[in-house]
Amino acid sequence: MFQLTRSVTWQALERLHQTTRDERIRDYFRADPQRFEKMSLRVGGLFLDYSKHQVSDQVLAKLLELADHSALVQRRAQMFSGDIINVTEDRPVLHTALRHLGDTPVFVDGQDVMPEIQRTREQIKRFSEEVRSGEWKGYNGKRIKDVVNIGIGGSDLGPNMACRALLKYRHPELSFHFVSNVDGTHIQKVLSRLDPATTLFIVSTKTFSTQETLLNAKSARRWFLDNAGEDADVGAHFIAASTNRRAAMAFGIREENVFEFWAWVGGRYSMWSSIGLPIALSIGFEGFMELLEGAHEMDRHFIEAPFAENMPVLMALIGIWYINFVGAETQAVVPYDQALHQLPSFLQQLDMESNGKSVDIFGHPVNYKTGPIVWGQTGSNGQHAFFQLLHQGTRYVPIDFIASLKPEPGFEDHHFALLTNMLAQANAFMEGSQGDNQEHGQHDPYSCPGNRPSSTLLLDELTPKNLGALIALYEHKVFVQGVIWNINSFDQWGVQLGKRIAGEISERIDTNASDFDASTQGLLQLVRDHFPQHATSANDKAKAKTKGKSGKQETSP
Ligand SMILES: O=P(O)(O)OC[C@H]1O[C@H](O)[C@H](O)[C@@H](O)[C@@H]1O
Repeated sequence: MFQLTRSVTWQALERLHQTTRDERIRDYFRADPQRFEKMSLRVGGLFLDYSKHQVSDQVLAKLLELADHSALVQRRAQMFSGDIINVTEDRPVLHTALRHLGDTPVFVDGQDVMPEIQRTREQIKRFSEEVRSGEWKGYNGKRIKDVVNIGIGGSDLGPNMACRALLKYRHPELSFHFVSNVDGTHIQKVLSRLDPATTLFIVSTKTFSTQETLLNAKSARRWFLDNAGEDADVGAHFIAASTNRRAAMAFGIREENVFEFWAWVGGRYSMWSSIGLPIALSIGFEGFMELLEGAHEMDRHFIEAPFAENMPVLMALIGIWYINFVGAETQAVVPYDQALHQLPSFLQQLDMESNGKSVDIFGHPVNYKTGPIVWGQTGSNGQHAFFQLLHQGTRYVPIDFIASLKPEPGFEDHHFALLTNMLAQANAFMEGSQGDNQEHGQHDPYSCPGNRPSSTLLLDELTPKNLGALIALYEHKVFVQGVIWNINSFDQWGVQLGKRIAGEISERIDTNASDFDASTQGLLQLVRDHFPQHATSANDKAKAKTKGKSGKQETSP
């Protein structure tokens, strides 16, 4: 059986790490004046500089060989053509079809899915135009002013991140709110500022079975009826984005207001589907289509460009170098753009839920590291928080710097400071510094070791199109790494386990749940005293279940 770590290329990379570990990135630049030109590339409105990495020409060539010898060409073709590559959930993975713009068909099980996608796009177009124009009226004839997206995970992070990133394109009379946490203070805080007559709720949930979202949606409906009157038209204020039409309708949403998508769209890859409805409402349908267009262009680039000039492939390979050979545990993402402040959270789910796996697609445990811990926050804030550790700490953390070039009119000086700070940091991480205090020698507390790697990703401007390309770039980076590691990047059984046990604990709060560990039992005892009413209803449910009446559905997002 093929073992990645026994392959000739893998072992050559291990040896290369031994022989190049003391090399300095700055010396690569001295030795090769063309390094920046050679190790940077443009795709549409995105420019990637990957020259400040501890990656010599030889290392890069070997990494490309790793990609050549992997199943990447085949798996990429399988993904785009709707083959079942999410093997544990027995599903194709076709978020790329959602942004497919040509006339060519995309088949799933022999059926072209493009007409359905097109129909849903039309539905999003009609609806977003009605709301934006004020034609859509609430129960007492007023236009919508506030949109509340209720969803969590992939049904929150994508539209939330994109709406904030594209805030400057927002409809001036609409405000957007995102409620995700099951902590009641989240929804309470949002609702306390709203008028039910002018508020639209989007219940975003692929499965329509996620506890947090259903609780929040029920509380929102209760709030709506309490404030608007029991007879007020719920259907004019609640719509859903879901694959589970029946459950959405049972909640009280009109059939024509359920915006469908499909099982083959993974939650964290769903912002291109109806889950992106808040984006279309905020920036308009044309803007939403530009977002899809940017992603589609990145898809084309990913399919067509040779690996050595392929942005997602290069980013993936450099990541693999650090994770598997240099020993980095984490990857920092630092957007120097306040509008992208939700990007690190979005990428955290995208990367960590996709590649947080330790078993390969054949069910064998892997003997190499997989997905990194992804974290970060905006610059320049991060400079004054965690950069100290990155400069002088004992960890080795590769960084993705991201920024857009075009300044906001009226704030050119701010933008200039922002960009120069970013360039200064990337340079300082690489060059380091010698302290002034000679008596401390090489290890004085004033000196920075440098040789810390980073990529710089520049967007010409933070437009819907460039944002689409940026997100698709990271999606494909994650995919390439998953293929090389031979793991399934599209399931999330760890999350499912947590969901299941949460259900079990709440159902058994009143019983002596003696099969839980002593710690959980002890803590449950403390919780129980505060929730006598839940204990009773959980007990009733448990009894009903033993009578075989509980129809709890096993679904996966
Ligand atoms: O959209 P839903 O079905 O409500 O699922 C919401 C989220 O649930 C879990 O956390 C999954 O791991 C996520 O991938 C998913 O996005």
